[in-house]
Amino acid sequence: MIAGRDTTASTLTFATYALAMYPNIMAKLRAEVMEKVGPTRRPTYDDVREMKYLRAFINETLRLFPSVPFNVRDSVNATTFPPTSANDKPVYIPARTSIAYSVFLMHRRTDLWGPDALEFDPDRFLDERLHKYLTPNPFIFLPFNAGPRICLGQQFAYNETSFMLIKLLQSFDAVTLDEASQPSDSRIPSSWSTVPGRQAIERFFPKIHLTMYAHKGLWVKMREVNN
Ligand code: HEM
Repeated sequence: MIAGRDTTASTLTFATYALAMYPNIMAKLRAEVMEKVGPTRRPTYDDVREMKYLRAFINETLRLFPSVPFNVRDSVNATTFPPTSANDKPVYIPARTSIAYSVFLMHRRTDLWGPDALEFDPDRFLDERLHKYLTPNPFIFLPFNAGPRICLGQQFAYNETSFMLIKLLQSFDAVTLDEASQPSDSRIPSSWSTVPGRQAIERFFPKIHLTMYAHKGLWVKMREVNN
């Protein structure tokens, strides 16, 4: 059930987390939902296709919180990887070798995404940063992998995630983390507050088996809209 269920469930969990963490972004998303779909109508494929900010929000969620954070590929033939900086040498890869790589770390690299790589900002998929970083170097963004074994359900996943988020945003106008309710062994240790990077600001406990998930769930409160 990894392919079609855990990945999408985790992505929706991380998207809900982002709504709680970034109320201004949630307000912007709701405005797009109200403009394109309205307060109650069921969204269509055409609606989803036109909702650029929603797609950018989902991409930003998949960038910072990719539900498949690590992957492995095996070399068929011997090859070399180019050096990563001018002073390095190429890396020799023998034939029939497993090479593990981290999409999670790639998605957070400032040399690939710019100095604000650790910030949650959907606009990076819409403004000049898109043309500066992603368009010329599309393999920096691999939540669904790439090449012949790319995720078969990618479009389904975007539609499913979009549909769920639109219905959620039609029904609720505020999401807050409910840390008091969550199981005590899933609370963020206070020692995290001094660690560099996003670990210091994160309010949920990410864990990994094959996919990444919120340990013991994400605990939130939502305010229902009075339509
Ligand atoms: C946000 C949601 C999803 C994410 C992040 C995701 C991610 C991925 C990734 C990274 C792979 C490549 C694994 C590899 O390297 O071999 C993959 C493969 C696959 N995914 Fe998804 N996936 C998602 C949703 C779905 C859904 C909804 C379906 C089906 C309805 C699906 C079906 C598949 C299948 C069948 C493969 C295997 C493709 C192959 O090996 O040829 N995925 N997915």
